[in-house]
Amino acid sequence: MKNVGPEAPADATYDVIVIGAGPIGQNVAARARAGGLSVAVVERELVGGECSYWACVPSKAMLRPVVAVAEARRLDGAREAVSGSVDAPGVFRRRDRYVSDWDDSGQAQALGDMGAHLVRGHGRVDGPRRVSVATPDETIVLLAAVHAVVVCTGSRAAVPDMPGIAEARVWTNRTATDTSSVPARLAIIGGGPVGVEMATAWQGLGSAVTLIAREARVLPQFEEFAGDLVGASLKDAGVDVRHNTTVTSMRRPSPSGPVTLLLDDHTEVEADEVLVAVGRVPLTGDIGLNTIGLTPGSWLDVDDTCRVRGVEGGWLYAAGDVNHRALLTHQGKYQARIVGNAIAAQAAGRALDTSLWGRHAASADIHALPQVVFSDPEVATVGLSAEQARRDGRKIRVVDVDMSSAVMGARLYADDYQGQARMVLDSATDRVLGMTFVGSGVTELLHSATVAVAGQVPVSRLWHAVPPFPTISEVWLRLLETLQAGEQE
Ligand SMILES: Cc1cc2nc3c(=O)[nH]c(=O)nc-3n(C[C@H](O)[C@H](O)[C@H](O)COP(=O)(O)OP(=O)(O)OC[C@H]3O[C@@H](n4cnc5c(N)ncnc54)[C@H](O)[C@@H]3O)c2cc1C
Ligand SMILES: NC(=O)c1ccc[n+]([C@@H]2O[C@H](COP(=O)([O-])OP(=O)(O)OC[C@H]3O[C@@H](n4cnc5c(N)ncnc54)[C@H](O)[C@@H]3O)[C@@H](O)[C@H]2O)c1
Repeated sequence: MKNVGPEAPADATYDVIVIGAGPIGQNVAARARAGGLSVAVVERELVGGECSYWACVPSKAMLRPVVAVAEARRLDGAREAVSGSVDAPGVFRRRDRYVSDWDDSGQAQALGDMGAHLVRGHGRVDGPRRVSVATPDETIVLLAAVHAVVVCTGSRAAVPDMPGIAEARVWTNRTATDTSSVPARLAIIGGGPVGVEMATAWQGLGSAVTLIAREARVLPQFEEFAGDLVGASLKDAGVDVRHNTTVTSMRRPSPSGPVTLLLDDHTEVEADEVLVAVGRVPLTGDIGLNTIGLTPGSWLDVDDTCRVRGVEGGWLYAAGDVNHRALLTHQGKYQARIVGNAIAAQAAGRALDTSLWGRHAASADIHALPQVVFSDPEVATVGLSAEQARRDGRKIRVVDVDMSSAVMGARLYADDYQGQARMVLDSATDRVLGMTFVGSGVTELLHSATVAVAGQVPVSRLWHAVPPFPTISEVWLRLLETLQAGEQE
């Protein structure tokens, strides 16, 4: 946990002060340093943040062996080679390797190597352009004399207030990704990406999982067929999926005994552990927002350059989860590049380009947001779903392709391939507004769709983008053919 990097300046004054060294804070620092600015980064826990140690990285390290085994079991000839169950200790060792045993010295060193000054401690805004840092030994004050303070403090798991929850000692994403023993029965509350990915992982590791989803299908924020296919597959894997219900109370009468959950349909679920996966809350409750007239505990409201609205002088920025534009690492890092570039441009006296798709506007947050859920089958989506586009009042055409029958590459990828793709087109411009793929192996397909959406590629040009045979990418051709057949009817 030692500090690395350049010596602190004697007057503690920097061009840019970043609070929070998750992936987003690290990227803001990198862009600001690339722009020639001096940077201090304040981190109270591990450099690398939630993503590196308790979210994206460990969860994907745990999921991959589980999904690889499930995929092998779906291939004639390979199935016979998979005789046993997933080796949970081996999976935990793999995860521990990817999180460097929760040691951040490598990432701290990388900050130092880029010339940023790492300050270990809890950071709080302390009036305009000032940040106080409570270190283990003292409180120090850092000044961003001319330029900016960037809040990148991220989020933590929301834990609902309900009777018995304190005694139940529920798991959050932290426990779900750093535990090295497999509970015999795991109840998961919430059918969003965390609930679905962790149900996939822990069922595969040997737990009997019950997934309690409030809506009619899991992954309710995506196209309906995504939730239908993933929900059916979870059930096939043995997960007990309960829909349209939630937990009203829980009790764990003995600290070493089981937990009983009472559901609002008056049924009960008994489990050995309970994971709460019902969304996130911003880490802004104790970062001094009151000293500049903002509300502690709120998401930070920003413009397209990620500058916080309502702060006199425009010196405060917020990027990543904390601004609630997109709770995804890659998208927060995109915001970080925009923030860092904007601060560096202003420091050099250059004008900002904040027009749509301009260098200093996070336009993709709104128009081309990509996300992958690493379930089995995978869900990969970018831009608008059909429902979102209709809600926006757009006139659209929707093209669907059943990947289980129409795409030779998919059929070769897995026997009895289950998958579907949807393209949402703007009727007026014939440009792609959104794409969703569900199926094995679709995650690596997503960037083709992201390029089409962000690049506003018209359908007439997509015909010239030829997918190799026999790959899953041939789904693009099937989508175009289906569209054309519909036009000729
Ligand atoms: C289980 C799970 C799986 C996920 N999987 C994916 C995925 O596969 N892909 C994806 O794109 N996204 C995924 N996400 C979302 C992703 O983790 C977040 O979007 C990402 O971590 C946000 O990065 P951040 O830098 O904004 O915040 P964080 O990663 O939370 O980092 C914030 C940092 O700020 C520090 N901090 C907070 N307050 C202070 C303070 N006052 N002073 C000093 N330091 C402070 C924290 O200690 C932390 O290090 C997942 C989330 C979860 C929960
Ligand atoms: N692969 C990825 O990209 C990935 C993976 C995991 C998480 N994440 C991100 O992290 C964030 C958090 O994910 P999440 O799944 O915790 O949140 P979420 O908000 O996406 O989903 C939570 C789900 O829980 C439900 N819910 C809320 N309160 C409930 C209650 N009391 N009882 C039952 N259900 C309830 C919600 O209706 C929702 O369906 C998301 O923004 C997500 O995109 C991304």
